[in-house]
Amino acid sequence: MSNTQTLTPHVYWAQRHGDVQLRVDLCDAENLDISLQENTLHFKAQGHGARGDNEYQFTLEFLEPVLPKVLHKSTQRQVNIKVLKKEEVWWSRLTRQEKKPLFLAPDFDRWQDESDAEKELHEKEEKRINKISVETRIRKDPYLGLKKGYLFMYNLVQFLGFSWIFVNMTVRLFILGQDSFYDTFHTTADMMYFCQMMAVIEIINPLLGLVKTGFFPAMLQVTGRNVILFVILGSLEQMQSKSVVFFVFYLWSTIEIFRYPFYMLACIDTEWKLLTWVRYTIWIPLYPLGVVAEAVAVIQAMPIFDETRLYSLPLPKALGQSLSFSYTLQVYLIIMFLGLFVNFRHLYKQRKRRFRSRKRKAI
Ligand SMILES: CCCCCCCCCCCCC[C@@H](O)CC(=O)SCCNC(=O)CCNC(=O)[C@H](O)C(C)(C)COP(=O)(O)OP(=O)(O)OC[C@H]1O[C@@H](n2cnc3c(N)ncnc32)[C@H](O)[C@@H]1OP(=O)(O)O
Repeated sequence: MSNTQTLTPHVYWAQRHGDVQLRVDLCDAENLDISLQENTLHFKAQGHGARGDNEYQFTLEFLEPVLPKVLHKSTQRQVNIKVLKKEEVWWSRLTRQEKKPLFLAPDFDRWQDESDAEKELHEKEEKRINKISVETRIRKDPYLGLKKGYLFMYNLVQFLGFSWIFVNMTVRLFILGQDSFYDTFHTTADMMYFCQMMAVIEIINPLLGLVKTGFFPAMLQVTGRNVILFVILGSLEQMQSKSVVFFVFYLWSTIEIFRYPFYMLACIDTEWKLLTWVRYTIWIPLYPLGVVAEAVAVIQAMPIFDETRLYSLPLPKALGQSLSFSYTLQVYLIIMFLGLFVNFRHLYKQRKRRFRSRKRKAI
C-alpha cells in the first residue's frame, strides 16, 4: 500500500517461479532502509528520483507468502531487489490489494509469462541434470575417454574393412555381372578373414563391461559367421568358387557398413537419426536372408565333406570307418535356425527399446 503523503519512486516488477524481482528507479540511492515485515516490503532511501533529490519510500504487501530475507543491490541508476517466494508458484499479480499501486509497473526487460518461465525452469533443470550425469560419469569411470577411444578405433577399422569388401563386390558386380559371383572369395576373403577375426573382440567387449551388448547374442553372431567363413568356406576349396559366397559376404557387409558408423557416432555421443533408423531396421530383411544364404552354403558343403572325409570322426571298427562331418553340420543347421530366432528376438527388442526411448525424449 503506498503512502500518498510521501514521495514514491517508480517501481518495476517481474517474477519467476521462485522469486519476485523489483527494480526501483532511483539514482545514487543512499541510506537504504529495506525490510520485510509480515509479508510486507518496506523501502526507504535518499536518492534522485522523478521528483529530484529527495527521500522516497513505498510499501508493498505481497499476494503470497515470501521468505523473510530481502536481497538488494544498488547501482548508480537503480536499486534491484529480490524477494524469494515461500512456494514455487506463479502469482496472478504482485500485491495483496487487487488495485495496482500507481507507482508500480511491469518490468518489460525482465518480464516473462508463466509458460516462458516454465520453459526457462525446464531448461535450467535439464542443464543441471546433464551436468550432474556428466560429472558422475566422469567420477565413476576415469577411463571412459580411453574406452571410448578404443571402441571408436575398433569400429572405424571394421567399418573400413567391410566398406572395402562391399565396394569391391559392388564394382565387380557392375563390371562383370554374374561372373563376379564366382570369385568373390578369392578377391575378398583376406579382408573378410581379418574383419571376422577382429570381430571376436565383440564377444570380449561385453565380458569386460565395455559395451551394453549381451554376451550371448554377440557370441552367436560372431561364432555363427566364423563357422561359415573358416570351416565351410575356408577349408573347402570346392566351396570357394560357388556363387553362394557372394550372397553371404554381400549380406554380411551390407549391415556392417551401417552398424559400425552408428557405433562410432555413439562413441562420440552423437546420433544421426537416419543412420539409427537404418541400423535398427535393415536387419529385418537381411538377417533371415543371411541365415538362408549361410544354410545354403552348409547344405552345399555336406556332400563335399562326405566325399573328402575332412573333419570326420573316427569310429570303432564295429561301427564303420568314420562319422562324416556332414552329420555335425546337420545338427549345426538346427542350431543355426535356433540362433536366428534368438538374435532376431534380441534385435527386435533392441529396436523397440531404441525407438521407445527416442519417442520419450521427443516428448
Ligand atoms: C558352440 C556354439 C556354436 C554356436 C553357433 C551358433 C550359430 C548361430 C547362428 C546365428 C545366425 C547368424 C547369422 C548371421 O551371421 C547372418 C547375418 O549377419 S546376415 C546380415 C544381417 N545381420 C545383422 O543385422 C546382425 C548384425 N549384428 C548385430 O546387430 C550384433 O552383432 C548383435 C550382437 C546381433 C546385436 O547387437 P547389440 O546387442 O550390440 O545391440 P546394439 O547394436 O543395439 O548395441 C547395444 C548397445 O551397445 C553399444 N555397442 C555395442 N557394440 C558397440 C561397439 N562396438 N562400439 C560402441 N558401442 C557399442 C550400442 O551403442 C548400444 O548402446 P546404447 O543402447 O547406449 O545405444
